[in-house]
Amino acid sequence: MPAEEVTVQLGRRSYPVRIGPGLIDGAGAAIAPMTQRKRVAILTDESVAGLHLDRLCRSLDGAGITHAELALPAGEKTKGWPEFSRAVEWLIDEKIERRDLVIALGGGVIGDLAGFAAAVLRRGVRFIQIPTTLLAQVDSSVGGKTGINSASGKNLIGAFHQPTLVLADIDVLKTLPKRDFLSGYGEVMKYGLLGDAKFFGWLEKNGPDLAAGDTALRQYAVAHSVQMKADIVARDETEEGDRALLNLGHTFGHALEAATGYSERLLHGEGVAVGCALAFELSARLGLCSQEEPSRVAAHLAAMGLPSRLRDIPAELPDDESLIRLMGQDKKVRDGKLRFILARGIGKAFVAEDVDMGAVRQVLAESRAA
Ligand SMILES: NC(=O)c1ccc[n+]([C@@H]2O[C@H](COP(=O)([O-])OP(=O)(O)OC[C@H]3O[C@@H](n4cnc5c(N)ncnc54)[C@H](O)[C@@H]3O)[C@@H](O)[C@H]2O)c1
Ligand SMILES: O=C(O)C(=O)C[C@@H](O)[C@H](O)[C@H](O)COP(=O)(O)O
Ligand SMILES: [Zn+2]
Repeated sequence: MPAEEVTVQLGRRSYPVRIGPGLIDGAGAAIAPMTQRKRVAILTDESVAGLHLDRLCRSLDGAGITHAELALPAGEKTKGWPEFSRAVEWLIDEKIERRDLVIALGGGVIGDLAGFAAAVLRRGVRFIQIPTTLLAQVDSSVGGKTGINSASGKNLIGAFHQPTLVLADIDVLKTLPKRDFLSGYGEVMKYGLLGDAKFFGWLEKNGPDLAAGDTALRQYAVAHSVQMKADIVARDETEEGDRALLNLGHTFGHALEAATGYSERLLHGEGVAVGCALAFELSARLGLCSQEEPSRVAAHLAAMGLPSRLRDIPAELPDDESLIRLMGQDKKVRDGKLRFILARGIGKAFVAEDVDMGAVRQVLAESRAA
């Protein structure tokens, strides 16, 4: 199966996203023309290092590129100040210069942290994303949102810093645990819900085979998702308008992640899945769409084995007022007021102001009830 390429069109900062099998083996050849000094620093996590780092190092060796590697602990807790400052100090110790390259090899945690480290190191060095989870391939490696979490909320510390190249090697998804694959699927489904009803229908038909490992279906889903994200980012790089659509499900999802301590109790894509279901429930309650739409979303999530209600989260959650307080740190808040991504139907999302918080409370209460 040949690789595909999507370009994120941002003028002088445009970059290609390559999607296909075997791309890590070809990484050295792809990167060599981009470095004068032939020196890179690789940030990864301990699990990914054990599975895929050797292959990347061999490919870089073959292209005459010297490399240093740092593997951070796997998991969302790494995306905070302690591991971030460790990574930046390490890059400084390794004497990574302005014209060198930082490579993020891993999922969204490593991509977000390494991208932010590259953004601030010597006031900005270039970086390459080699995403190894479904979530990172379809979403976090593209678009330049980088950063870390604060105890008060997700991604509250960060910068927009676009990568120079993204290599999404579909083969690496074969080693991804099922739960992490499904978490990434939450973001894949989000694209259908926010702007492409036909793609959502395709997912309803093909989602189970995609999860079972069909490589051709996976490549199609990744390329389609990346193209949708690239189009939105090209229109609105820094989220003044349309880009907020990519936040469908995140006002709820991020609050739930903070409420569960950024832990294994709720992965990011699981929070997005519940958040999308809640956003559709809220849309129906506000009379924006019929009840059939949220029912269809919830049915698909259940068919895929993803959570859709608060009661599906295997953890005690704080009360509704605490969740609403956590939502108050959302980056879409304007003049102290929450904005939500709601929908007039599947594929018809929009940014909503002045949402009735009584309706939000009712939706949260219903989603908790057995
Ligand atoms: N910047 C953005 O636009 C953006 C978009 C979406 C999500 N995010 C962020 O991404 C993060 C979630 O990313 P994630 O789901 O990739 O989590 P992750 O990076 O924690 O990876 C999930 C798990 O999979 C393991 N793993 C990674 N690749 C593997 C592979 N090929 N085989 C086996 N195991 C592998 C990791 O070690 C980890 O344990 C969140 O912090 C979220 O906020 C950012
Ligand atoms: O790229 C975007 O824009 C997104 O909103 C994609 C989201 O899936 C992602 O989780 C993002 O990090 C959330 O952004 P935030 O600004 O709400 O932290
Ligand atoms: Zn997300």
